[in-house]
Amino acid sequence: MASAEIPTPTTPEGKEGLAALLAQPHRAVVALDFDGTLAPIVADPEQARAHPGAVPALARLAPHVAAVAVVTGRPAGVAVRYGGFAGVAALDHLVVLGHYGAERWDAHTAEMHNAGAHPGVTAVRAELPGFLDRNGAWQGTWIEDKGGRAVAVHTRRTEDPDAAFEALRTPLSELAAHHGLMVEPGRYVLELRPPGVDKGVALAAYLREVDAGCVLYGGDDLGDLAAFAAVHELRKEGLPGLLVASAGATDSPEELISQADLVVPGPAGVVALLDAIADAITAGPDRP
Ligand SMILES: O=P(O)(O)OC[C@H]1O[C@H](O[C@H]2O[C@H](CO)[C@@H](O)[C@H](O)[C@H]2O)[C@H](O)[C@@H](O)[C@@H]1O
Repeated sequence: MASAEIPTPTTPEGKEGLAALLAQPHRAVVALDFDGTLAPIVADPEQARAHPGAVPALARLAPHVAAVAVVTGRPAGVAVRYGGFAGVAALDHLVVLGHYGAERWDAHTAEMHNAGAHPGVTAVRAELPGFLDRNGAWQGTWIEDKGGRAVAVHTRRTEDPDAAFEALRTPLSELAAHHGLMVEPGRYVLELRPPGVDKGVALAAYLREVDAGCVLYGGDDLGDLAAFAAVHELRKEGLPGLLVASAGATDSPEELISQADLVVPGPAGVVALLDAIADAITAGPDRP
């Protein structure tokens, strides 16, 4: 079967990042967000699963690169389960940085490290159902209990997800501040979580840990902007990087798309990109 072409990044920095990845794959970190990037967006967050091609594509790449990481707002264990990442031989060194970096799962030890429950989250979990009723949340608004480190309020399943989202933004910000939390906005979701860590902090620390020579980061949502910003900063320090936006047909944030070096059509596009990179790496330097 003929290899697919790698799409050309639209920026000089992105072209440099891709060239570095192909020239020295063994020094590259491939880091990807989960929902909207590896897993198609679905109405019910509990039904989200990795695209069928995601694990095979990551497994093809993993033996040739320094590291593969999933950087997600999900609890790490949920991403591992919904992604089908455990027990895959080629992904035996996969790292999942969950809860925006507050939690970490390492495939080679199957160990989970996290910062434990936050008292503000515990309080908000108890208060939230009544709070939403009192603040006129639209019918269909849904609370995702993410354990002791975050709680998320989804509006995708309301009649008007944008209006329902906007109506809750200020009240939830006030509730979060009252409990020492912050609001992380996303695609029809307002997540209340402790401050102090984000995907940029988590990604930069991980790149340092593995002494990365270059990075590919792919994301789809506002929570990925911090990782994009970290890569922008690292590029100034000389670390080549390629920023990929996974853009769906609707509700993809323009802010993220405008900062990407390459925009691909959702998780299917991410999988095609990973496969094309794996093809190029395995074909070696003599590839046509
Ligand atoms: O960092 P991520 O891996 O992208 O996680 C961010 C949030 O994603 C999830 O919500 C999003 O995906 C849902 C399932 O497709 C969708 O229904 C929802 O509208 C999206 O916002 C997840 O439920 C959150 O907990 C994550 O924080």
